[in-house]
Amino acid sequence: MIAARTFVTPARQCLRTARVAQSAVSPFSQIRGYATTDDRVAKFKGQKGSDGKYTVTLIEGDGIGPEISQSVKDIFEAAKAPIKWESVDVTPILKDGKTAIPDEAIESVKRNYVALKGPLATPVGKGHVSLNLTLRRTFNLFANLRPCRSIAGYKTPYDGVDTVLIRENTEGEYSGIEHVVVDGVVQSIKLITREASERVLRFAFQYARSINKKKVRVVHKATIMKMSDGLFLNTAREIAKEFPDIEFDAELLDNSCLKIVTDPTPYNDKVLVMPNLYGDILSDMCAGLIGGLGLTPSGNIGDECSIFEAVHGSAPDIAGKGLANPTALLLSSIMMLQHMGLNQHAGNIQKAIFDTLSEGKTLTGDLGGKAKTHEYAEAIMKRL
Ligand SMILES: NC(=O)C1=CN([C@@H]2O[C@H](COP(=O)(O)OP(=O)(O)OC[C@H]3O[C@@H](n4cnc5c(N)ncnc54)[C@H](O)[C@@H]3O)[C@@H](O)[C@H]2O)C=CC1
Ligand SMILES: O=C(O)CCC(=O)C(=O)O
Ligand SMILES: [Mg+2]
Repeated sequence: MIAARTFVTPARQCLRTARVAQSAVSPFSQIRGYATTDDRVAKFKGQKGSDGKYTVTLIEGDGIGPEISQSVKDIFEAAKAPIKWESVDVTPILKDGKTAIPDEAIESVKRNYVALKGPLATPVGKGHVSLNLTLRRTFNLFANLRPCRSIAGYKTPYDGVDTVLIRENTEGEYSGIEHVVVDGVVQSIKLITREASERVLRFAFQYARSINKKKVRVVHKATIMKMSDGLFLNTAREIAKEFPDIEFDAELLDNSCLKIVTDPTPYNDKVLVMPNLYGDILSDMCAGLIGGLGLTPSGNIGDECSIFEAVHGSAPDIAGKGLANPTALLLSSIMMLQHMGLNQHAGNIQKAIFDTLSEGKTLTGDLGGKAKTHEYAEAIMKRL
């Protein structure tokens, strides 16, 4: 069933060959959407301005961020989506000796309850802490929802992928607690709390229920990290009792990786939930199954505010060249509209994106096409 094992040519070449050779296409022409709650929709209804529009904070980001954000803005305008963008600068400031997001940006997200964010680059080794992680911690965005679905018309070596990863988003390996013990010895603390574990696990079960997936699986290494992953896993066992209609089980991370790249389809009936680092890595890996990072959206979900962004980073290797695929950020903006209860607009824009992709005439380079970012965006706009 899976042709991946027979391909020996470079990935892009092989995807192109596969697309031409096989007209039978992947079945999904919709993202695995975001099922919002009535409370959230009511909250956003209260936010509607006298011009009928909702204000959304926009963080354009670094590298390819401004290019792909421009595509979102253009497409939303063409679709007459009732969104007014409030652009904010998140260039970090020092507050009490710590990296912080400027107050104006914080106030904007708090006021609007929602933001769309382009990628933010993090210096390697020295330099400021990750602003992406800082934003997640600042707004307590405890669940990072990363759905990944094969795209109709875009053939990859894997067919019918429909994974949903939920990543604990505020602590774990990314707590940012590191220190030098003595010269040549450093310690990095993986902090796991019952409180943060409970809220992301409860979210995973609720999300599974809302999208009719019957199983939740915890991905862990409690064999090795007996206390930290052990607490996450034991908390999951407790939370599972609140959801008798959802099956619960657990799997070791290394085994999950092997099984997913061998055949991802047995994961289609499950929501996978896991500590921070594992979710970061597995979500890039899953993106690779469906055609790459140019295609996968995500939502950082909190009780008060939420921030939607692509799974990918700032792609410095292609920045400023008009080569970026804006689909991942666009699909994140679709999740954002769904989160706000604006399903009609989400549906219209989503259809135009998926029709453009499945037609296959105007694709960006990462998908084997020749179109520039703006040409691909224009092809979508023509369908609106
Ligand atoms: N949430 C965020 O804002 C994230 C930020 N980053 C930051 O991004 C920077 C670059 O990280 P990398 O490791 O290079 O990862 P990356 O995700 O930026 O790029 C990895 C590869 O995927 C390609 N790619 C990514 N997005 C693409 C798109 N939309 N269209 C076409 N090709 C795309 C890139 O060209 C590159 O070859 C780092 O500073 C990192 O800290 C990384 C991941 C997430
Ligand atoms: O903040 C960063 O530099 C990377 C974050 C990341 O890889 C992610 O959110 O997937
Ligand atoms: Mg990542």
